[in-house]
Amino acid sequence: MTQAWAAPTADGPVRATVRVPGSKSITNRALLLAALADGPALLRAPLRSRDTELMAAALRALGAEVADRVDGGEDAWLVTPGPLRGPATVDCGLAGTVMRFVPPAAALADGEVRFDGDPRARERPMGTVLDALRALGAEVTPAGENPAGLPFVLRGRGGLAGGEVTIDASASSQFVSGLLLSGARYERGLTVRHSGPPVPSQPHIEMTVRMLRDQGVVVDDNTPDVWRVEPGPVRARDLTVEPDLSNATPFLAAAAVTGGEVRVPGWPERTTQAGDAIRGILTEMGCDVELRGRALVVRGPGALRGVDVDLRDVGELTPTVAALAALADGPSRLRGIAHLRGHETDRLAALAAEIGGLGGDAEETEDGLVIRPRPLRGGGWRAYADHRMATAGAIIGLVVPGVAVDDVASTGKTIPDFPGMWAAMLKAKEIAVEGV
Ligand SMILES: O=C(O)C1=C[C@@H](OP(=O)(O)O)[C@@H](O)[C@H](O)C1
Ligand SMILES: C=C(OP(=O)(O)O)C(=O)O
Repeated sequence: MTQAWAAPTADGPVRATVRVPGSKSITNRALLLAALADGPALLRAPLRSRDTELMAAALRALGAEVADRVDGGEDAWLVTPGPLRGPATVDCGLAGTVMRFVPPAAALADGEVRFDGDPRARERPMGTVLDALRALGAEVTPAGENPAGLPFVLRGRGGLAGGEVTIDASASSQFVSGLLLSGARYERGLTVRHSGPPVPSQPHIEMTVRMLRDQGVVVDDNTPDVWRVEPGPVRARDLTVEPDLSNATPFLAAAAVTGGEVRVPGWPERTTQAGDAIRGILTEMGCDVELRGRALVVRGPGALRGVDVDLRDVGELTPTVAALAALADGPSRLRGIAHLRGHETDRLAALAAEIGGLGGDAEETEDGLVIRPRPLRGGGWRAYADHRMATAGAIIGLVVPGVAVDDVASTGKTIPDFPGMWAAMLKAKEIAVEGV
């Protein structure tokens, strides 16, 4: 058992400029599309973290080349597609983007591809993807105890008929994104219909559609809950990855809870990243939020207000918003996020337990959390191998002395050196913190 991380307490208002690493969602889509494309492409400023290294490794295992490059002084990946082939083994880790995006591409490979991941990944919802691939002509066999999830074996025949499939994507938008990303390479293209309760994380599907179109794929998303991808080539395209706006939120929260000021440079004026919604949420909680040039500047108030907010589109932000809510001066209600029970951990149960463990009051509802602020005390904060649970503990630790996060290394899923960046932010007082 590694030692718990003593979350540092801020000795005053946090003032820092924090440069955050690239977007996980953009990096992993771009890597996959590059591997399916008609020529090599350069991916500049990619996120290099566990989730994206796992995606790169998966694509290499399937026959693509993903090589390190420096382009104009900037870190890059050069992706050279090759014929997709097995036998191959894909480790999904705990990455939803790997477990939901790679199998539809592996169905194009010639040969057997085995998929597995972390223990918790075996519990994450996956059956919808496997059933959809079977309906589209792929052979998928369970290889463990779970007939509807990891581990499993996909026997590729070098192509897939494709066509039309109806799925229930209410548990994850990634079911839709994963199928669409590979759909243009299926013989008949792909039509995905959703039938069931609302699909969460819609902006993530919009990101998928935008990135496909940017690579020359024809996508029709005019009918709600129906997406049509025409068969055809995926054009190779160089790309510079935007900073990860969801990963920026713990740093912005540091300004919010300490009455400080944090700037994140490189904030895109327009983006498909769901994390952009943090601007509205922080404003509602009483922060001063301003896009100044290409930097987002957040100034924290004397006291944070509670919020009533539907996070269905931006479930990723829940741990940050819950941490803020636990430190506000009035109650908050976070709604529309029942699907978070299938994330890295059951995030609703985890947040309720950990906030409660510090003396707070966070109650699970059918589709979210009600958080009533109470004075908090120091104590253990379990991360449950969830990067965003760990960063939520760090936020609370800024103003509650003695918070100890049991697995801060879990932040490596999407941030290469979170403890280092956090320490540098606290030391900074105006000095830039560079994410690696
Ligand atoms: O497609 C993506 O890049 C993601 C989609 C969302 O998943 P869900 O729809 O499962 O919430 C989001 O929470 C996840 O962090 C990343
Ligand atoms: C839900 C998340 O990740 P994943 O891509 O593994 O689903 C997340 O990063 O908040």
